[in-house]
Amino acid sequence: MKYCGVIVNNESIALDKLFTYRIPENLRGFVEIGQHIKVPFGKGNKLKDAFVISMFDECENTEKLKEISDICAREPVLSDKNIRLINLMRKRYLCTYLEGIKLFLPRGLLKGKREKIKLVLYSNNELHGKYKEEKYASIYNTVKENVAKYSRNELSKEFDYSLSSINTLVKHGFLEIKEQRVNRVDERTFPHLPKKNLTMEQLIAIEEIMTSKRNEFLLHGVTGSGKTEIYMTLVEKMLEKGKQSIILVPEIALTPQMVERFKGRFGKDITVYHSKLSEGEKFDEWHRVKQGKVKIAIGARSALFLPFKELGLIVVDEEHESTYKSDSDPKYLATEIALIKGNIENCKVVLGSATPNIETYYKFKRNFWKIISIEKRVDGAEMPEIELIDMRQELENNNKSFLSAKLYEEINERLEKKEQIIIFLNRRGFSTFISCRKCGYVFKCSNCDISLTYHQKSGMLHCHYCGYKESSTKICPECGSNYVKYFGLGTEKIQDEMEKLFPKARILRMDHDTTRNKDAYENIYSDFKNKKADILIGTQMIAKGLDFPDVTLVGIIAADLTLNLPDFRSNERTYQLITQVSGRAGRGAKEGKVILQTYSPDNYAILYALNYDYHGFLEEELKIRELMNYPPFGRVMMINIYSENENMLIKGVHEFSHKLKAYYGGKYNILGPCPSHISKIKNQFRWQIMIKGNIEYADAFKIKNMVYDMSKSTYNKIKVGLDMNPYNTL
Ligand SMILES: Nc1ncnc2c1ncn2[C@@H]1O[C@H](COP(=O)(O)OP(=O)(O)OP(=O)(O)O)[C@@H](O)[C@H]1O
Ligand SMILES: [Zn+2]
Ligand SMILES: [Zn+2]
Repeated sequence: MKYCGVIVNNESIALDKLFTYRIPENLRGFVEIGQHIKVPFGKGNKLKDAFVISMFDECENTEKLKEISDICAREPVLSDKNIRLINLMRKRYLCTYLEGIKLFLPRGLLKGKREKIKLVLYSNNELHGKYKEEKYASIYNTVKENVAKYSRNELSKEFDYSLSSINTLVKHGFLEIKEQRVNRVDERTFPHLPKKNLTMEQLIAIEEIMTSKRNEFLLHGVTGSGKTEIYMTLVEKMLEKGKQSIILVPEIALTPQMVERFKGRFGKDITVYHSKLSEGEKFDEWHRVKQGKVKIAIGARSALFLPFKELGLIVVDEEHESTYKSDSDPKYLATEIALIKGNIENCKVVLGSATPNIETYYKFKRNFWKIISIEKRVDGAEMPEIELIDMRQELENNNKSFLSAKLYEEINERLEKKEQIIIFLNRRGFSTFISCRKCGYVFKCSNCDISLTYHQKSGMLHCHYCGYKESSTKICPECGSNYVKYFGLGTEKIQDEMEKLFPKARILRMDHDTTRNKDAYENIYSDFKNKKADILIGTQMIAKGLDFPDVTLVGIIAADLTLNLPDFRSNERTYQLITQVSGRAGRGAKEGKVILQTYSPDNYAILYALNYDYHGFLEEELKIRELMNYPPFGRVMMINIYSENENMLIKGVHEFSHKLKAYYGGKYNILGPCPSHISKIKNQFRWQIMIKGNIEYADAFKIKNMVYDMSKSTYNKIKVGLDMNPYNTL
């Protein structure tokens, strides 16, 4: 082929298109789709990294075309299938090509040693990138036989050699210093875990997945139903076929447990891929996968993009978790990508959860895809009883503590019996909604049925969906009391208080503050697992997936905090959270119990959760979603608009919204503009516009261009961001 279309490594939106280059004679036959190459770009013809996306023999206006300069490595870094997926993402999530490409490549690939670029036919297959090399020493005996090999560190540690004596040894040929490439890979091993005898339900699920012609499965199994054992057997079956598997976990806090189970069962050839890895480690792991040395990947959503060649299985564990939605561009949803990838790569996709995402469940029903239900825990363990405590009543009884009398009593009882306890605090609710502590009344917007947010700056209550405002008050409009308060209670404070209340208890805490350190998750996990603590206090991190057989009591401090976030998913989140946290109790031989403290004991999400009634909740929630035209019945597109200049922003955003409404107001429901829930971040003021309806991709694309044109017309003084199907509307 004589020409190729390339994407240049440049972030600018204006460059989000294919540029055509001529392939010089001496490189013909060597260029391939998906290769990492160098091209001269712009006025100065500076060499830039680029990626080959298409190739062709016919082309118009060829006189002006520049030639590509070099191929960085013969082996393509992107496959055809990757490029197909990137194209789909560009349409679905309104991202640029480059943003899509970067998902598939470790950052280190574009870094590392820059060899002098010259026009050569690379015969080597080595990929460009940030490798790590370390000096090591080979030791020879008097007849020049190699007897041992040491790294520099080992050498000085073992023999206490000084630098000059090392040099002397080198001179006489007893020691040779060479550079060797090393892998920054965590090769830790774990004690072997034998296979379990599978239950009938597990066997049926596996059979169904392996024999079905279809690729997509929703595994709806109650907490503690042994879903992981199903995943492991599926992985094993894939290994037998010579295929690889990706296991996604929603939260880094869950990786130690997953890794322990998988490495314990399958040994090596596993990569653990998540955000806490350094750039170099990521590059090495990616490289290991690329070379076909890895059979199983366990990791965060980014693990979806690892370059496996024969992918057999993708598991998305706890598929309902909002962490599967990316919060930076492309703002993709990993469960969605998993399903699309399953289609492109023809591999099995298993979405597992005790509380499937409403949209996922609806999608499976609508498409007649397979939903596999497991309604019983393994070994006949019972679901723990959930006891609801009305915290308004506690206040009546003059208990001002965050612990109800009942929870206090239950904790003491478990401590005496030497059983373990989990205390869960809903961090996401740690915000600024307003409610009455006497009657539980929550201030809501009359147009949207979404709780109002207190804006400190204006002193007003805002609806950040439609822009409605009212002045704040200290008097409750429902009961007339003056107990109106906004919430705020952190895990640290809870730990302090609990240490005072239960001075003999050993207490651990897992939250953002205690897990800054890379190994912290693992340490806290194994300390609690090995019963080095009695109580584990935590946030969302400990809410799902964790399997501690000796936990018999779970206390939920304020179940309803998520209810009050201005988000149409808040009831769903509450239902899921309660079910998931409750699911941590009674997983072993001993019966479990849950104390659920709330100010909204009548809320339907809470009531359905009390009875583990997923289907009841689903039905009720779908009715509301349909009525309000929220997903899965319509799409939501969020336009976020920011600027340091507030006046300019307000003016710009209103002008833009007028234009938008003139074009699309008849077709879609356009809400706003209004200030974002968090109205200023890092000196940027933030506004938003929400579009609801059956938004067509073609329209979304046009709207995207309108939005970027608007930004361009202000010389980027107004910045914009787009989010299809937003999970975070703050
Ligand atoms: N067939 C089996 N026989 C005995 N024990 C089993 C079997 N399958 C699973 N288990 C054990 O049951 C416990 C719960 O399993 P697992 O953690 O996989 O549940 P889960 O369905 O993923 O729950 P959650 O939704 O809460 O994450 C684990 O300790 C697991 O080792
Ligand atoms: Zn009140
Ligand atoms: Zn509103």
